[in-house]
Amino acid sequence: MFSIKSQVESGCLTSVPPKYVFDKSSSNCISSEAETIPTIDVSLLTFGTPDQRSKVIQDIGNACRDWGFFMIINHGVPETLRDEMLKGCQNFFNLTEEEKKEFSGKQLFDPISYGTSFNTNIDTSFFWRDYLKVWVHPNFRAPHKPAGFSETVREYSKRSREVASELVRGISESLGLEERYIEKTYDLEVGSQLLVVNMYPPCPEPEVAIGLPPHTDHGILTLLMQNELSGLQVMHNGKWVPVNDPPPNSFLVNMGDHMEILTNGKYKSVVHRAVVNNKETRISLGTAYGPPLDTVVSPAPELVDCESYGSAYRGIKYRDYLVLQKANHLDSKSCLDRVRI
Ligand SMILES: O=C(O)CCC(=O)C(=O)O
Ligand SMILES: [Fe+2]
Repeated sequence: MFSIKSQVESGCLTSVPPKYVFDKSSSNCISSEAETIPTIDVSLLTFGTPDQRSKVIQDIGNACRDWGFFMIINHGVPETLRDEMLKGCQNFFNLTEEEKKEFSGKQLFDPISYGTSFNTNIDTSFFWRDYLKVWVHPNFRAPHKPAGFSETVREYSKRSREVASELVRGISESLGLEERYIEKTYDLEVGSQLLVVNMYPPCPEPEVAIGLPPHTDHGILTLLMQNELSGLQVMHNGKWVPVNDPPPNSFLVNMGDHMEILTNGKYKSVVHRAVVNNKETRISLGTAYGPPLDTVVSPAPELVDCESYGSAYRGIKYRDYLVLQKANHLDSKSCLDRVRI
């Protein structure tokens, strides 16, 4: 496996190698309207007056229904921690290939895995991306190099988990359910948390390659943050909406496939992709929050309208869903389609 970072740094790539050419022709319509993803002040969930809290829950519900993607501000994760985390990730990728090899995962559920593209055994074209994946909950693991990185990952994971839990409570209420309904029903306290660090080196011909192809995330929700470079695009009303200039120290939140399953399609997971640029390395950090690996997730009975449609998805163990996603091409919503009734 050759990381794309080492190929770019070798200095001999003046064009995109054929293996990395990605056909975007089937869906490449970029929105020309000035559409903006909603921004939500989540401090109002905890510190707002009852009226402010109900308003913010309503805003969360609308954002989940209309976009499936929103930005959050005032979430309580300090900017210094976020900067330290980005620096630590950069330093991890700056280790030599020899040093990083120790972390290259062999199996899907290895606690730490460093690699490139998505699944190089089956990818028909490779993605312009190296990654580090770490399972940080319920059992915490992190690379022991570079120095201090593991402690930063621990603190970041803990603080971002608090944000995700608060959001899940708000989302539960926005569905007309009791605040703790989702976390109790799907055992989220001991749920899984997967940190995915994506690094996209500069690409000589950004228009012919892709960082991550159109896909949805597998978990219940994902919290995403990035360095100062944009590249994320979100599918909205059939067009790609670029996410440029998010507010400082904001997170992006997106609904994952398991939110779509448990809400019986009321909140949909959203197709998104990462494009690359020819200037600088972009880093993004996604944290996927899900149930414990052995929990079977099926639509919440309270959200199934038996008289008209019934359950729209069959129940599936989170673990089996992850296996299914990894064994198939990362492609739009194809994995979710397999559990649709
Ligand atoms: O790099 C990005 O902005 C998107 C990352 C992403 O979609 C993912 O890690 O699942
Ligand atoms: Fe994603």
